[in-house]
Amino acid sequence: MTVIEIDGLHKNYRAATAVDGVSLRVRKGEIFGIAGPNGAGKTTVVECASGLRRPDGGTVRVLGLDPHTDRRELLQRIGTQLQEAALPDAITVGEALRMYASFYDDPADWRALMDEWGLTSKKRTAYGRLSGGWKQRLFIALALVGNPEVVFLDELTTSLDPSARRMTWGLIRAMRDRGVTVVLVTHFMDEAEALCDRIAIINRGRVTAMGTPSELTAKGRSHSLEEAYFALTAGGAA
Ligand SMILES: Nc1ncnc2c1ncn2[C@@H]1O[C@H](COP(=O)(O)OP(=O)(O)OP(=O)(O)O)[C@@H](O)[C@H]1O
Repeated sequence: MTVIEIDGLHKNYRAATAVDGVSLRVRKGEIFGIAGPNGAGKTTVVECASGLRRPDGGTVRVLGLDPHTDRRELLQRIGTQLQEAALPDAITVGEALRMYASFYDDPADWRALMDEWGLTSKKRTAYGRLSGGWKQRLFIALALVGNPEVVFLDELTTSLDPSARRMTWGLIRAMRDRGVTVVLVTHFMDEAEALCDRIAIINRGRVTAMGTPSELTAKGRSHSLEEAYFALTAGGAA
């Protein structure tokens, strides 16, 4: 079953084209990676799919809904990762989870979620005092507090040390194992290889390749996904 259908998506910022005809399908229950150089248009695609930006052309359907016109309904059914600055430093982990749960018509039990994601020992800790790994753990729990069917994660592990990254990979797999469809924007090919069922490589606003890690490796005539990535993006930033 397809949960995200994007056809011919275009998005311009003033005179500059950020997304230039992206089409892709994400299937229910997969971890779908989006990779590509800085400025390639990855975040813009995710923002159009999650209703944060209005496309200039093309069609986007998420869970059969138009992210722009059906935004209210869609927001009840998707989870998006917060940016670092979205929470005040003084809010505690427990307060943040309780507050975000209140935004949804049918939220998860936030206390159970806190327990499940190992956050109970941090319940009274202020957000500003959490290490990067704990912040990411909280962001994942907050993305799940509305019981979403689809979760969008944009460079979730970029600022993490290697062990916190590995821990976060485990959390992302656990999310998928609960039946949640995950869209993961990443710059790390080891991460894409380890986690993603399929990956779209975007360069200069276009999909240049799409497939499983092994299909992309073969397409790039390479021995690793990282080498294939360089071959398929010609190594250049957009
Ligand atoms: N709000 C904005 N106003 C003007 N230009 C923007 C805006 N947001 C993004 N852009 C431009 O659109 C293009 C695509 O940006 P986008 O953030 O989608 O790329 P990205 O692939 O996610 O990049 P990165 O890997 O660096 O996060 C870039 O050239 C960027 O400078």
